[in-house]
Amino acid sequence: MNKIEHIGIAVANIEEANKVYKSLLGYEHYKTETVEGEGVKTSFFKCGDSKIELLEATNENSPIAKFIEKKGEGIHHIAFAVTDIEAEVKRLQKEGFRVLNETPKQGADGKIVVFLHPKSSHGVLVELCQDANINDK
Ligand SMILES: CC[C@@H](C(=O)O)C(=O)SCCNC(=O)CCNC(=O)[C@H](O)C(C)(C)COP(=O)(O)OP(=O)(O)OC[C@H]1O[C@@H](n2cnc3c(N)ncnc32)[C@H](O)[C@@H]1OP(=O)(O)O
Ligand SMILES: [Co+2]
Repeated sequence: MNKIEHIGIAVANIEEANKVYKSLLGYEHYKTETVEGEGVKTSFFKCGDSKIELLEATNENSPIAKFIEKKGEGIHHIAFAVTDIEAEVKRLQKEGFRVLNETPKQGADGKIVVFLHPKSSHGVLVELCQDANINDK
């Protein structure tokens, strides 16, 4: 794992959360992006070499809608940057982690992503991220 790529925060209203995180960080978000496959609208703030990803549900079956219903708003996942996502998946499976999608799927902000079940990492949903263009080779 190279670094924390982003921290995902589940929010009920992304416009309201944008205002709060702009006040907190002292600057504007740099993009919004909807990823329909995940049922989320995202907003990204840079934070040093890492990012904050705000996530609002786009439908009632979204993992974000379910999370907020059960636990309320708050930290939803930690995403780690990796160079070779398929090798990391194999390594983590050997280590006993429960991989939720063996085949990387389209994420936001130019990434492909894999998730690990929170029950295999002490209650924390883990996301692995690789730059999508690396796969174009
Ligand atoms: C924008 C794209 C991408 C990016 O590029 O950054 C994203 O970040 S997308 C983010 C949204 N997508 C995902 O979260 C995909 C991965 N998540 C899942 O597959 C599911 O949400 C899940 C983790 C498998 C849970 O789904 P499910 O089992 O259907 O939900 P339950 O509500 O029944 O939960 C079971 C169990 O797990 C606990 N839980 C659920 N989510 C989390 C979480 N984020 N962090 C910690 N714990 C979580 C939940 O509380 C239940 O626990 P118990 O009640 O103790 O059984
Ligand atoms: Co994420």
